[in-house]
Amino acid sequence: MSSKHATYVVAAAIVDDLAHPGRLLAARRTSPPALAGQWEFPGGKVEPGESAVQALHRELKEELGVRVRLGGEVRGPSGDSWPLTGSLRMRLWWAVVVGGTPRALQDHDEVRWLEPGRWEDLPWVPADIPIVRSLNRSATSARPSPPMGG
Ligand SMILES: Nc1nc2c([nH]c(=O)n2[C@H]2C[C@H](O)[C@@H](COP(=O)(O)OP(=O)(O)OP(=O)(O)O)O2)c(=O)[nH]1
Repeated sequence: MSSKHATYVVAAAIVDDLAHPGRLLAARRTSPPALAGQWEFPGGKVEPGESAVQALHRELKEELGVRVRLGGEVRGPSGDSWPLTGSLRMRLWWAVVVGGTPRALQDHDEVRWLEPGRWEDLPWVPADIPIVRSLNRSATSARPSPPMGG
């Protein structure tokens, strides 16, 4: 579902493996002051004339210096997007890095790979908390089960 009045942010849940996500990349914001120091999915606002996917590739190149391959879109609770604050909504895609090494080049002061089972342990931007929880649940169910003991 899309809304005429919403401003769209596009972002990526960058993982090590699209089929069996283990590690997730989080980025720490430097601004505005209310969000500085909190962790988020790299991405940003769609600019006029850009498609959502074009905007996402541009933002990931600018912010992290990487090229990615996108996986599926992570659907929100009521359609294709997730509510942020105010009239902002976020569309999010699973992604893997296919070129470059993620570095905090712009808008962030640190990027960190989160180990499996530890994705919810950081202070995420508040609007991202239910999203991370949902991603964690779907990633956990996509991981191979450990062998039965005995
Ligand atoms: N990129 C990103 N933004 C998020 C997340 N969660 C969340 O609430 N936001 C909010 C923070 C900002 O208010 C807004 C994104 O704006 P931004 O400042 O990153 O966008 P931008 O790079 O295009 O910058 P600008 O045009 O506003 O200067 O969405 C998230 O996981 N990733």
